[in-house]
Amino acid sequence: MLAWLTARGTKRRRWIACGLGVGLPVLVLLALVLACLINAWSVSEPDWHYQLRPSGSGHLINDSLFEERLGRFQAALRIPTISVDARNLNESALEEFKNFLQTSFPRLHGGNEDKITCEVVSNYSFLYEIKGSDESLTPYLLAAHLDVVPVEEDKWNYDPFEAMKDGEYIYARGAFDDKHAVMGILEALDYFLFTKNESVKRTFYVGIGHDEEVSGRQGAAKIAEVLHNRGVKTMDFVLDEGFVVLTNALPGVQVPVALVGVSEKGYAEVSVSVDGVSGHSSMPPKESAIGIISKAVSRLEAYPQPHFFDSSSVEYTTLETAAPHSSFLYKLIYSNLWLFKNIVSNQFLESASTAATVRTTTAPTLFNAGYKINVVPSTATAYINHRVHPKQTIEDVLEYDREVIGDSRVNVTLNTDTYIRPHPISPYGPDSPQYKLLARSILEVFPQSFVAPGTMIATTDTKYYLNFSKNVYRFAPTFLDIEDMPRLHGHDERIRVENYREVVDFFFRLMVNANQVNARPLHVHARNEL
Ligand SMILES: CCCCCCCC/C=C\CCCCCCCC(=O)N[C@@H](CC(N)=O)C(=O)O
Ligand SMILES: [Zn+2]
Ligand SMILES: [Zn+2]
Repeated sequence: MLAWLTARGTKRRRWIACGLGVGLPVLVLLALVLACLINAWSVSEPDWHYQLRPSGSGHLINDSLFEERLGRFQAALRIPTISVDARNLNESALEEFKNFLQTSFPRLHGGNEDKITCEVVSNYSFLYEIKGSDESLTPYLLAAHLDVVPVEEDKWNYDPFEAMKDGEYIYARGAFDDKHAVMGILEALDYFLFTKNESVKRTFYVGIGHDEEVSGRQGAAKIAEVLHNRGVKTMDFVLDEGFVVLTNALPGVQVPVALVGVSEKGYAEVSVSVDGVSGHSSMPPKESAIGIISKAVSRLEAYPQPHFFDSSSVEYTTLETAAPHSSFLYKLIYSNLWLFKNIVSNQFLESASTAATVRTTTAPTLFNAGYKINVVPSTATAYINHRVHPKQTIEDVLEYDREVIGDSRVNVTLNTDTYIRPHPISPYGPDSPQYKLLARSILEVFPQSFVAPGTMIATTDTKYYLNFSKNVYRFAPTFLDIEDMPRLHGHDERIRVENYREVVDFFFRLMVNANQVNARPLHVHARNEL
């Protein structure tokens, strides 16, 4: 090599060597940029998504009864079925709600036992069975809950239990979470069975719990028990509340995304406590119990749990699915996640809602310490609510907490009674008839959206139904702009009036479509039919 460089024509060779040294990486870079651009230009909705899109439009339920239905929905919202904690439910409101359902839907509550039966479970929850003619078809379950979280009345601009309609929205506690689903399912069911007189082939169940907001142990858990005792072992699929049709949730995506929760994060209550020395506040120790725990909590917030975003994450598919519906810059990013996944992951960590999908979250929610101003207390306890990412075990999470706190005086203890492990991931690809059935029903009602899988960040009653099916989905047919997120469990909860029409429509279409799966193939059309 040396001889070659020092020989005649060395200058020219040096230029060549230098050219190769600089040129080759530039060429590789150009090829990389070109490949990314080609990926972005050629990205399109996969065929199986296209095929699920409806060829026609218009609501099936577009009858004159909508005002009546809306009136019933408002009446449901006026009953304050508030759950404060498992021992503090509003029983008189629950009783009123029970009577309200029975009188609002008389055909569902007696006299038509050949079509539908209803069992009241734990006094206030409901289990409906709609018997199908074909016993070879596996039944499915639609779930919802009728209780609501408490309100800070003085923070609302509307009476939370008046269900005021301002022309565009109805404002009420429970409008979004989750009475629209309770009423939407029952309206659709009544219409399906008695107005359209559909002949039911596939048996299905509707389970409406009354204590989801405080654990679901009396409602959904007991409904699951009743089903089990009746010999129902398997469901084709289970659908409960969860994600919704979201706008402005994904960076660079203007199109609404109907996010289907195909898994659910785990739930853990962890106490962080210290047992130290008490004493006179005039002679405080260098480190008090309160100081030690404050430092521990502060470190837990400063060093959050690890995050996960790679090709095996559900969120990876969420973004790949979003790529065809994104601005060009984000098409470039989402269609080349192999290259941009770290950038995307960091961007996700910037916002609380997207960060919650990629890591175990750490929320200090309670702090107990002290009882008198001039006494240094010997103990202090903070409570941390973790939502556990499916890629971690609870042992991983606790070990991380202990490591971050780094103080052997601090005890980190899991409440094993309330711990729920992350749910398994339900199928969400082209080979899942159940996911496709759901996606098709969504697209029929929300044709302007696209359907993508996600990991549900809060808990739902589905935890009690996991043994019935591997196809458990968490989705409600409601619209939510990310800016409206604080209204959930917050002030001025609302739903668009027109959205309620879509809610009823969605459940009706789902019932029609589910009645057809395996009984006859879903209509599939070619791209050029659209
Ligand atoms: C890549 C995806 C971006 C994700 C953005 C997140 C947007 C979130 C959208 C909708 C969430 C709607 C959640 C409603 C259901 C809430 C269920 C609930 O409140 N569960 C309680 C149950 C309980 N009290 O134990 C909970 O605390 O989890
Ligand atoms: Zn809910
Ligand atoms: Zn809730």
